[in-house]
Amino acid sequence: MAGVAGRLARLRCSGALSSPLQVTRFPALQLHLCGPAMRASQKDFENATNQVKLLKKDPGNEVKLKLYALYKQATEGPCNVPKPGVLDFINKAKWDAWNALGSLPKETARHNYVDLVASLSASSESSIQVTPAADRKQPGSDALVVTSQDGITTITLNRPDKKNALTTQMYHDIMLALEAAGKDDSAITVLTGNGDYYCSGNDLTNFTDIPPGGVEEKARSGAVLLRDFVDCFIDFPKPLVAVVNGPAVGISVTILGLFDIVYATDRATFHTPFSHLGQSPEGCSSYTFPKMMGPSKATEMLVFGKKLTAREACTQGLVTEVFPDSTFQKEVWVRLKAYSKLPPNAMRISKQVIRNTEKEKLHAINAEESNILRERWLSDECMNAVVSFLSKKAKL
Ligand SMILES: CCCC/C=C/CC(=O)SCCNC(=O)CCNC(=O)[C@H](O)C(C)(C)COP(=O)(O)OP(=O)(O)OC[C@H]1O[C@@H](n2cnc3c(N)ncnc32)[C@H](O)[C@@H]1OP(=O)(O)O
Repeated sequence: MAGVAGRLARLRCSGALSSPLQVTRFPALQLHLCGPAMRASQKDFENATNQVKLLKKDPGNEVKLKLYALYKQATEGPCNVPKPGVLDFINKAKWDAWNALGSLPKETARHNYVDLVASLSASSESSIQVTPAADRKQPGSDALVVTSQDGITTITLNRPDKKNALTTQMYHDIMLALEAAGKDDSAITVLTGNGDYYCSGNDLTNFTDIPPGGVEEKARSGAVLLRDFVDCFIDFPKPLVAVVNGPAVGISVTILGLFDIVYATDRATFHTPFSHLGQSPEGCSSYTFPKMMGPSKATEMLVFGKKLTAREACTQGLVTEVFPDSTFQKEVWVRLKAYSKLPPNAMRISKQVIRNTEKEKLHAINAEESNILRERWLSDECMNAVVSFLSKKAKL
């Protein structure tokens, strides 16, 4: 664990790459008053440092770095600490942001910080005041878009620049969206992705947001989140369709075994590189994959990380039907619109007849997989893989 702890210390970020609250956890949080003439703007600055803790929406890494740099400049002046090593990438990103402010006067940095926080607070307020269509509670960030039309509720992963990698916030938002979709008046629910990827799986930067309880607490809460997330798919009461618009990785592949239909473009691939990442299968795939494709094909995917083409995945029973990429969207949506006109209660009851016999077993498997992963996340193998990816040394 010593090696892991050392790497985590480097990975650990007090704001630049983690939750909005952590913006406030930079070391020099206490302000030093600059004298009577500066009191008004100093007060604004103090208010702004408090306001930043209340932001409802994660402002993103770029903005967090700006906030960090302006805070340091405002409180300590120009960057005066040695440049961190290249592998200490998080502290280096923070150092770069601070150093980029050059000799910007403290007072200007303070004003810029106050302005930036004000603009973030305003956009955070306006995003929660929007009245959602069809009484739906909107997700907490733009990374998930939920729409309802023609009897279909569509949940779209919307982080195309990050290949729709799933942040912690997105897991929570997907759970809320599924809960609402399960109760709304649509007949069918669809999960899909925006951009060239369906989903690149768990966002590996989730691992850098270490809570005060340390890595053990992080692994524990991650396992609870994973179990709750997968439980929502096990329990989803009406037909659930994956419209796989591009490559799929990790948890976005494993949970496909819990969907009722999986339509894929011929550009899609299906990749579960758990051993490469020092991890183990989740999403009930340790049960659903061997059941659908036999233990040896499941082992090739889940243990050896074999990437399947859409056609191979269809042959193995993971995908229902593959469509040419050029006509994928059109063909799939025509099909789904026709299905959504079928009597919704009959569809729901038929799904439950098909799925309910396995529910209890699936919940037990999900709990077991989540527990095992909790241990894996604390392993050197896993931590090395995450560090390699985040330091841009490794890709799948
Ligand atoms: C609490 C529940 C936990 C459940 C656990 C689940 C387990 C899993 O899901 S394991 C799978 C984890 N996923 C990965 O390991 C994928 C990592 N990503 C890659 O290997 C590659 O990015 C790619 C093969 C998916 C795509 O490569 P490509 O060259 O086409 O694009 P990139 O330039 O690499 O990506 C663009 C952009 O997106 C960022 N990104 C992509 N995937 C992830 C990810 N999973 N986590 C974090 N960030 C990701 C990538 O870093 C790039 O960002 P920048 O533009 O800022 O460099």
